[in-house]
Amino acid sequence: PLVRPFGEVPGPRGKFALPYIGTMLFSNSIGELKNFEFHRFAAHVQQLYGDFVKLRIKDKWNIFVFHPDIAREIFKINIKNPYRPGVGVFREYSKNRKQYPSLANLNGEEWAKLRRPTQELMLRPAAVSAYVSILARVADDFVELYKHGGFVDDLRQQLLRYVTESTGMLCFNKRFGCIEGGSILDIKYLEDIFDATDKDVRSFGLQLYRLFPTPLYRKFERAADHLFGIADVAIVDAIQTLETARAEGRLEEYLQGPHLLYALLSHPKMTGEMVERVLMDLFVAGVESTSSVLTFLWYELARNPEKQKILQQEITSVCGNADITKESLSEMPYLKACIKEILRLYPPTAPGSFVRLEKDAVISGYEIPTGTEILIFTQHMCENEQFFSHPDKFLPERFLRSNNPLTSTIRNTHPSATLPFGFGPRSCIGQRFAELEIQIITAKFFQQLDVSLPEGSSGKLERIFRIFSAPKDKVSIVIKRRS
Ligand code: HEM
Repeated sequence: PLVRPFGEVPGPRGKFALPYIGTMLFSNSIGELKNFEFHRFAAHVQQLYGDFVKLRIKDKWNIFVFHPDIAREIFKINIKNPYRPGVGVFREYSKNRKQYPSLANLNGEEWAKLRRPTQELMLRPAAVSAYVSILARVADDFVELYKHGGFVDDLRQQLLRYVTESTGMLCFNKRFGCIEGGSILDIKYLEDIFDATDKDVRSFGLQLYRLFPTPLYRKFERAADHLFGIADVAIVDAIQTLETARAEGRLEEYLQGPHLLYALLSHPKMTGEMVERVLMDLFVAGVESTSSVLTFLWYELARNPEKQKILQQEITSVCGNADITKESLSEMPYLKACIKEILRLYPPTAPGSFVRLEKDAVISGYEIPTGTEILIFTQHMCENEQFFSHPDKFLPERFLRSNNPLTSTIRNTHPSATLPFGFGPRSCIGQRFAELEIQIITAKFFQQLDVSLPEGSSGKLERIFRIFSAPKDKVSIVIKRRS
């Protein structure tokens, strides 16, 4: 087939394609720069130029992709060391504190050196499913708080406690007491880290903190110092435990349990400072994302009582009032479909995935040169009627493997249109853990309790588009014992 040159890829031309100012002029010309919102801007670009568009951002060429078939072509390109621009404020902090750089800020061999050993432990199903009973105990404590029902004013804040406590068990093998409150691990500092990181990413490279400690940097530094202080203590404790176990000939016992911390510390290719860094990366990356996804999920279950009922019937038929286990979770397809559907209805990363080409490639019939940066707008695909009928509705049935007539009319036919965890070698390292965390608390909670919305609330939630999308306003729910 005919391969067309890069110059022919549709997109703004002339002055609108100049380095640095081109996209700004273009954006002004379509009246989108006021309250600039990237997803609205992108929707405009798609309307004007179609599903495969070329744009200048700063001095680089970017390609915007809006169709899952083109996304599928891109997934097939072998990218060995996927490049990510990283987060400046993290980089500055690691430099000032003379720490090992974070996973998100590393590229090439340096990134692979930290990623490989961690991935072996984080993406192996058996390693993660060993956490089921640990997470089930954390979930029990959370459910206990609501066993008589009640009103939750700010659901995300409450779920953040469960997620922080669970992630604390993953990273530090320690219960911090976040659910009961009064923990030494202050959740406020995690929020400060997300907030500072988000503002930094939005500042389009204006990194004033490299010149002097700006308020944003100071906020980040205070929060990171607090969290690293906690990590330091946990790691010193773990080293001590391992040494004692080794001296007593019980080392194997520790390494067989679901103990990421011990396994990393004993890994021949990891140093203590690498372990500390990667655990902090997991901690910071895992909490914001998972708590927002859970909030969206429970809100939609409250808004769609008939779906909530189907889920509850599934949970009860699989395990009655008994504990949730690895085996029982494997028999809950509706629960998994609800999670997939929530990740479609509220795509966690806007706009979607990012690729920088390591070699020239042919995509969508055009020659695309090395170094081109490609943005795959899965958010737009997930919200597009062309790929999902009734895109604004919460319809978990789309993701069921079933032949019932409803499923076949709304079925998800485009697996590449929803990529909540990214794809390829740099996809989310915490995917399996996140899924397990969400499954366990949801199964445990709805096993015993019903949720509904307070009077007056309805409609799909509005989002703010941070690094991970989050509900724009507080989400409240009413909890009752299951009848
Ligand atoms: C539902 C919750 C979550 C979602 C939707 C999510 C999504 C993502 C996405 C889209 C990426 C970027 C992939 C890319 O750059 O192409 C990512 C990266 C990452 N995620 Fe997650 N994530 C979630 C939970 C977690 C959890 C629980 C952890 C840790 C326990 C975690 C740790 C990380 C780390 C460390 C990276 C960076 C990986 C690297 O650069 O090599 N995430 N995540």
